[in-house]
Amino acid sequence: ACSSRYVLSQMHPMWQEPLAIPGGERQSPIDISVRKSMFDPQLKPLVMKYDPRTCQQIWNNGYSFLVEYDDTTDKSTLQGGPLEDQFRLCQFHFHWGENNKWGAEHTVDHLLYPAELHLVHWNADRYSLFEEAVMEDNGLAVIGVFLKVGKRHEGLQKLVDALPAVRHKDSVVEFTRFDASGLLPENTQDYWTYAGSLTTPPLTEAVTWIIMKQPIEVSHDQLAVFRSLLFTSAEEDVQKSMVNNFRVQQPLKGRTVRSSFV
Ligand SMILES: NS(=O)(=O)c1ccc(S(=O)(=O)NCc2cccs2)s1
Ligand SMILES: [Zn+2]
Repeated sequence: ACSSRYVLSQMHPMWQEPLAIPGGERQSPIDISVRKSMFDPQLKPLVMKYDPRTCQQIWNNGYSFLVEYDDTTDKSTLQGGPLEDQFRLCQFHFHWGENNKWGAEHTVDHLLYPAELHLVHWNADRYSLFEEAVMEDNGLAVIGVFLKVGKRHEGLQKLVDALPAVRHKDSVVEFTRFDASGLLPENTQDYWTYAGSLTTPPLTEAVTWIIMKQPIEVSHDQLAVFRSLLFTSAEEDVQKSMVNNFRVQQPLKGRTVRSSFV
């Protein structure tokens, strides 16, 4: 599984933005200005091939909950779109708020969504480990999907039912045969893409972001279960609800956001 070693060593207390940000020229998240984005007809269709058999576990890392995949083979991959290489899915996680008014990291013309899904992939054509790729400009590709409150999401429910088992920081539970593509919107061909960074430590500027235009719908009750998770481990005497685990928006610094649609 990816990232676990990273997060344990790199995690800072919630929201304390580290002083020295690597480079600082291409930080994430950002506001996506629809009218300032550039349609790029050369962007190819995105190709996601996720094998549910590579799904392994859910882990509360004290920041979000991660559904981690076996990324030692090319069974769950992402290619196409703005990407030159083939990337392997290593984990997905979410960011959400204390209520349904805010919680996502990216915004679209400053529109706030209540949550955002991130599917994290690393460039397995050029690197042999996630930990290597996380330090390189073209090392990672993260698909962002906005969540809006509406009808119940049947594909999400298996995940929601498993969350009480990882209520506390550092808890892990086996979680298998989960089809991550079930969390993608029907339309995956309309997206924005830009060069950015991880939105938590190590904040490295290694991410090609691919943000889906179409949100997925989840129910109020499903989102409420996210908020029942805790930032704190079972041993700590003060328990803190895991909410508002999103980063503040970062300056665009002259970057162009491209769109795959007119
Ligand atoms: N939000 S994001 O997709 O830009 C990532 C930040 C850090 C990532 S990690 O895979 O290096 N660590 C695991 C995680 C830490 C926090 C949430 S997931 S992924
Ligand atoms: Zn994230």
